[in-house]
Amino acid sequence: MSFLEIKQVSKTYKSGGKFHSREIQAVKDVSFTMEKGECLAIVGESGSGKSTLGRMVVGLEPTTDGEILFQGSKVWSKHMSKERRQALQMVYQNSFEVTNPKFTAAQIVEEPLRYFRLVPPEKRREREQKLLARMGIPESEMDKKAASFSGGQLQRICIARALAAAPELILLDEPLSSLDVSVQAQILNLLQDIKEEYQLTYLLISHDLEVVYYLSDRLIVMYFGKVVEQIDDISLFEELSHPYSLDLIDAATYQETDTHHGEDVLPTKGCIYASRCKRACERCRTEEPMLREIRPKHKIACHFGVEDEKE
Ligand SMILES: Nc1ncnc2c1ncn2[C@@H]1O[C@H](COP(=O)(O)OP(=O)(O)OP(=O)(O)O)[C@@H](O)[C@H]1O
Repeated sequence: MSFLEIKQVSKTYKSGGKFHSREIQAVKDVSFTMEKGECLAIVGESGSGKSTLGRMVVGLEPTTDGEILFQGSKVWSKHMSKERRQALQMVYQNSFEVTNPKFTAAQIVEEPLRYFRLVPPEKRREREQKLLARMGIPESEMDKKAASFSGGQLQRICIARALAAAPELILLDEPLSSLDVSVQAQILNLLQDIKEEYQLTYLLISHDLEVVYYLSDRLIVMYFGKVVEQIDDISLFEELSHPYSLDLIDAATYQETDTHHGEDVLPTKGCIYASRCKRACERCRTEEPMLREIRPKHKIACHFGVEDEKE
C-alpha cells in the first residue's frame, strides 16, 4: 500500500446551459503513487489540469472517474472525516485571498487548532507563538492583523496555519508565484527545512522549474490533462525528453535570458540555471546571482552549484 495512490483519475467539468452544455476534460486518466516523506512536483502550463488534480488529491472535489486513496482509503466523500481533513492541508499562491484580513496572525493559526481540537484552549496561544516563531513571525507581531503583513510574511503565516493541523501531506499550489524573487528564496528554504522537521510529504504544483528542482524528488509533466512524462529522480532532470517537457525547459531558460542584462545569452541546454550560471554569462561573474540565497539541493546538475562546492 502506497501513502497516496492516484488510480486512472479523470475529471470532467460541464459548463454552459441545458441546451448548450460543453464538457471540459481537465484531467485525463492520470495514475501515480507517492510515498511518505517525498516531494512530487506536477508541472505544466496554465490549464493543463494541475490544480484540478491537486484539489482532488486533498479531497476538495470528487473525481469523475478513477479513485484516489490516501493511506489505503478513499480521499473524497461527502462527509470527509476531520482526521482526513487534518491530514491533507494546502498552501496556495495568493495568501491574501485565503486569509481573513481582519484576523490577526495568531487567529489565523488558531483556526485549525480550534477546529481539529488539537491543543487544549489554554495551550493554544503558546502553540501559535511557537509555530509563528518557527516561520519567522516574532511574538510581537502575533496580534497584528493579516492586512498589515507583506505577501511573504502572510505566506509564512499560511504555512504556519497548515502546520498547525499537524498534516501528513501538504498541497503546495504555486506557493511562491506571487512573491518577489528574494522572498521566494527564503520561503523555499523554509519549506525545505520544515519538510524534514515535521516529516511532511509535499505535492508541489508549479510552473517554475527552478522551484521544482530545488524542492522536489520526483516530477510529473502534465499537458492537456494528461501525464506526458515522469522523472523518478529529479537529478535526472536533464533526461526529460518529451517535446513538451523540452519546451518547458526552454521557456524557463529563455525567459530568464530575455531579461538578462538585455543581452542574448545562450543558455547551456539542459541546465535550468544556465542563464544564472557563471559560465553562461561574463557579466554574471561579477554579480551576485539571485539564487545564491537558495541552498542547492542537487549540486551536480547546476553549474553554479558545482562551482560553489569547490570554493
Ligand atoms: N470549476 C471548474 N469548472 C469548469 N472548468 C474548470 C473548473 N476548474 C478548472 N476548469 C478547467 O479545467 C482545465 C484545467 O484547469 P486547472 O486550473 O486545473 O489547470 P492548471 O494547470 O492548474 O492551470 P493554472 O496554472 O492556470 O492554475 C482548464 O481548462 C480550466 O478552465
